[in-house]
Amino acid sequence: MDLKSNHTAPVLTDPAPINKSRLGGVHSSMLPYSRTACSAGLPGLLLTIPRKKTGILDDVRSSSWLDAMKSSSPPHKKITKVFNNDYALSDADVAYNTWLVKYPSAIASFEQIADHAKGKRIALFLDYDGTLSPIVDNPDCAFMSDAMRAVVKNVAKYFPTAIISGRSRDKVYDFVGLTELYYAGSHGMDIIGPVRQSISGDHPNCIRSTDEQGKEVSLFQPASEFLPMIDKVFRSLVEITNDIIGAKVENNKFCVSVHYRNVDEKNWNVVAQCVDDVLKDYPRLRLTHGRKVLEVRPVINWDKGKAVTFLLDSLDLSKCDDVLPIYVGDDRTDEDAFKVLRERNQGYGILVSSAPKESSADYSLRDPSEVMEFLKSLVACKKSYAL
Ligand SMILES: O=P(O)(O)OC[C@H]1O[C@H](O[C@H]2O[C@H](CO)[C@@H](O)[C@H](O)[C@H]2O)[C@H](O)[C@@H](O)[C@@H]1O
Repeated sequence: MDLKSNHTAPVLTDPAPINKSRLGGVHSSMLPYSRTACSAGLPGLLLTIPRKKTGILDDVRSSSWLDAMKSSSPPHKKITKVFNNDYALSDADVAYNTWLVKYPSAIASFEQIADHAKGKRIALFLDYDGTLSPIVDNPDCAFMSDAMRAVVKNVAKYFPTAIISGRSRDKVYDFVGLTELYYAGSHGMDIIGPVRQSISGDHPNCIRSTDEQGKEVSLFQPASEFLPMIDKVFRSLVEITNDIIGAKVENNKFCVSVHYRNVDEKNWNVVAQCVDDVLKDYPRLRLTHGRKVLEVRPVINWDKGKAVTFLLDSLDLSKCDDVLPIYVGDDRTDEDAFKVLRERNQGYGILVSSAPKESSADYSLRDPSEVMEFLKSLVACKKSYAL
């Protein structure tokens, strides 16, 4: 698809027919398909896609998909200047402050959190992009600051800590570079955790392995059979989006990200159309979206929430009343983890957002710098024996 030439393809000049005929209508890949066709042969991991037009697939493929793409990252904050050096609250500030009533700042509420954590064992789960590192235009340059690295290293001395990311596990490890953490890549579909006998028995895809330091670990890859398919889809997506200026396809091992952050907004529909065109041949893959990114992933019943449960099990922290899991994340995929904590009625979900968003989290933090402050407070509190 050549977007560089001065063509008049209807896809660019008039997005409406595309919305109606392909993305908004019942696309072949949206049609209900048989369980057999979707069966990944993984007991308990089959995800049933609803027959009705609801859920994640429709989220991206319905007529509102473009709106969803537009709203997938918070807008920049506007400050209204009044006169002299006085500033008034903008509408965005007012909306944010109202939202804070429902999702109080985890910093402002720290005493309350610490009170509840007293005598409990905290387990920390941290998302990477937008949580530990600021969102940047080039996904390959989403570096974590040395200051943040030092804080995460310190926090891991006191509490078991895991990174749960949509990135491939190797890539997120390269960014974080701390051996003292547990890592779950590909939205939890690639986990390295501690060895626990019963877990190996419970999960057929969990094997024992050794990490780079020679330490025995358990490796859990519930979507391993999708690897060749994901590779193929990655290559097709690279090819089909090759001429869309700014589009970037990232191989996250068990899932693929198609970034449109740097694509001219008038071409976002073309990006979605390309992804849709490729996916129609893959009924066992589904589409979700994050912050200016479309994410292709296997249809299995596994997500960041399941990864949290898995890691708590692996850490032998699952059936204890004295455990307080805290999950900090900024993205839609983190909502699965917030929901799990809510369902367990245990621990806290903390949403990182500088703009109001509906969430299953309990608290909020504005940005990675506030995440750093919160983590520092946890350590300070632990050191002073207040936790
Ligand atoms: O689960 P996460 O660790 O939050 O990963 C989610 C996606 O994060 C990355 O993309 C996002 O961050 C980029 C760098 O700041 C930004 O350019 C992009 O627009 C964001 O969507 C990562 O590149 C994706 O592969 C992850 O799925």
